Amino acid sequence: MDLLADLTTPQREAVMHVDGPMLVLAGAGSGKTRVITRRVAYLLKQGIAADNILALTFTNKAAGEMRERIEALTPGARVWVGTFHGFCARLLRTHGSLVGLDKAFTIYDQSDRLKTVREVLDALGIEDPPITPEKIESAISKAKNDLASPKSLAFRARDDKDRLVAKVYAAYEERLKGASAVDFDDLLVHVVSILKNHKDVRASLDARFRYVLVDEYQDTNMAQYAIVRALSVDHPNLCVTGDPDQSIYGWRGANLSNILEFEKDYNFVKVVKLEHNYRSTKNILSVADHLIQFNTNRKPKALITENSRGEPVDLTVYGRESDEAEGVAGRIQSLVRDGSYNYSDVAVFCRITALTRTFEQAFRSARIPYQIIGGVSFYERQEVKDVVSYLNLINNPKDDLAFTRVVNVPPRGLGKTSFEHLISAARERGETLLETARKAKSVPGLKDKAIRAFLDFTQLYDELAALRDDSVEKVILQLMEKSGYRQHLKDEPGDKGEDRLANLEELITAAREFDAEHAGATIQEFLSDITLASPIDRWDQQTGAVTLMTLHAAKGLEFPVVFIVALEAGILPHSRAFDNPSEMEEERRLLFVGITRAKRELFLSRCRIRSFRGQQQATAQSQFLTELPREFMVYEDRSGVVTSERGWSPSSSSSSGYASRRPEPRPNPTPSPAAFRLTTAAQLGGGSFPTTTPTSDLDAFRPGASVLHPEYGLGRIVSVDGAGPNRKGKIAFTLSGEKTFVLAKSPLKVVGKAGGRPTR
Ligand SMILES: Nc1ncnc2c1ncn2[C@@H]1O[C@H](COP(=O)(O)OP(=O)(O)OP(=O)(O)O)[C@@H](O)[C@H]1O
Ligand SMILES: [Mg+2]
Repeated sequence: MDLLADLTTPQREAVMHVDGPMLVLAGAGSGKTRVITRRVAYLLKQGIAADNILALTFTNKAAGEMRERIEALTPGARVWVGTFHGFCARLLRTHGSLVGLDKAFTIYDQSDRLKTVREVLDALGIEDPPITPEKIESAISKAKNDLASPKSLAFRARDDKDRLVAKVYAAYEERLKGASAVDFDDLLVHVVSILKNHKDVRASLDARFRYVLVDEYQDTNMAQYAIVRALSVDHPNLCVTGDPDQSIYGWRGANLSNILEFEKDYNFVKVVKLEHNYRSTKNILSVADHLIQFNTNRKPKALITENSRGEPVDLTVYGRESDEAEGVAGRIQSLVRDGSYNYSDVAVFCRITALTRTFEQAFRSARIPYQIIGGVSFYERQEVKDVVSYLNLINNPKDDLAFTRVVNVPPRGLGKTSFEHLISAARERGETLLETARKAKSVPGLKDKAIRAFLDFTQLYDELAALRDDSVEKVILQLMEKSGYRQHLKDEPGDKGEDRLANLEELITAAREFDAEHAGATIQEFLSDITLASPIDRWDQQTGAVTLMTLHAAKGLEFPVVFIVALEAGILPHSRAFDNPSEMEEERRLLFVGITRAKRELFLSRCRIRSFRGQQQATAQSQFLTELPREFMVYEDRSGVVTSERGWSPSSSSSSGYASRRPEPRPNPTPSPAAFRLTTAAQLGGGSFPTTTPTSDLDAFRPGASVLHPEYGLGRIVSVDGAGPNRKGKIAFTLSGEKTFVLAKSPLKVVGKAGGRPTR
């Protein structure tokens, strides 16, 4: 195949650039990933050894796809393609001893980290920490990504909370060291410190990975930056691609300046700009372009496409969240029924995973096949975690966390007290829990039954550890038998045990596939593979199912049809970002990423009423909706509520600049009788909100009554004060807090009586 035939001139220029640093700065869908893949193949064609090339991507999924494409372009080439974390895990297997790691180190995932933080708090005797363990955990993670040590954190601490984080951080590090474990961030941090402190190692890796390529460079953090930098000193043949408008991992420490300052970091940088988008229709791109221009902190960049104009972007407002989910399901069905698309052409994106549940329900009842990316990942399921913990302990006997997880699984009659005795003896003696368990007889306070249980467990452990060098599949099968875990699940009442066994079957299949692909591979490699797996890795676009995923997970992907749902203030933008302009810009970029995934059709939606913590609440629309250009869109309100909400009014849709709606077979646009209905302004006598309320209507404003405001949404009257035209009301809005109005001059409408619910 001609590697260059279907590339544009600037793309070709980037692919054919061999030596020296290069920055491919380009918009969404302009072929950045295509350039990276082709460039790897091109380098190989130039006679550069596969060994000398390192390609780093953001997910294993992306890495896998790239590997496949490289394999198709240049069969047989085994290039290092992977994520930063995967790359670092592999490096540490060879060089880990330089940072004091055992060969058989364990990688802690998110839940292991949190558990460790909790244990540390416990051990430090902190019962009621002023910040949650989750927040401490993420502060530690942030510190690591910024390459800050516990000491420097303590030094910088400004209040008690900071000091607590620093203290927990230090103890957390001790614990990981004792267990010969690393967390995800350590994978990067350890490699950074090896590259920094061992000049010979750095130089040899720099020479080995002579050609480094990084996709999605805009989302690299400090540690990742340092790694790439250190590998490109003697051989600065570094090619990075990125789009600052798609930087969406700031909350995880990604540093936009890595890409913005690339030209300052390296000499003689070749900069290639790709300005054409090959993915989306003109309408979709115009909407994306308008939106992103609201970000002030950006360099202007045009998005151009030769693609057709396509269908207008659709914006629909629904009543309740279930109406939205059903509406989306209905749309998907008509798109598929038309014969225009398959289910697998369609993706539904939302800001947070919690929102997927409603859509799952709607898809199930509409019999739409779907797959969910995110939520509880497969490897976090209890039974999978149990078996994996056994494997971790077999691989690394110092892994106290794994010991804790499995010593009483299945139940061996060990109580909390016995376990506490074991822990304090182990701490006192400076031993691992497994070592101390072997000497259970000498542990003060243990009853005979507990001693027996610990000794039985260590015997089981030795039997299992003896199998260490067998295939991973065999080890798993044996451990399930010998530990009695399989029987334990079989004995579980109901279907639960069977479901769990089915999950374990899936784990066994994964192990079998791993054994087949990696002859002679160790348990450790399998463990590192599955621990670093992200939910998206298990996703398969070819399964004939609709994909349901978060906006973050959608990065880099593309779909013919995209739905972005729940475009409401507090969801997207996330309420966390409200007070922070730079976070608001990141939220806008997140929507931009979502929009630019769509190739042919884009549907945006929101609902007016959403249940939140069990309560029905009125929503306010996402401010981003007001930033979208109407001439490329069609709008429909299916909620049955008429408001003058910032001009998104259905009655004026044709005259307010919207494109005209295409004729489309659609379900009855009026809400079903079961659908939630607010008392509409129309029912109250007007086609839309009046700007003032007639004095004669003021009686309706009583404390406790529900009111609707065109901008603030639904609220409840807290108190009223005064009389006649000066009468004031204090309203508590569900989403905007308390506000006071001179009632006669306000555009408020009473939608529910005092003491009643705002429903009818
Ligand atoms: N020269 C080209 N001719 C035709 N199609 C192209 C060309 N370049 C890229 N494409 C197609 O355009 C789409 C987008 O390309 P690609 O995914 O590489 O863009 P990207 O810049 O990496 O996008 P993102 O910013 O979303 O990661 C893909 O379907 C790709 O196959
Ligand atoms: Mg890409």
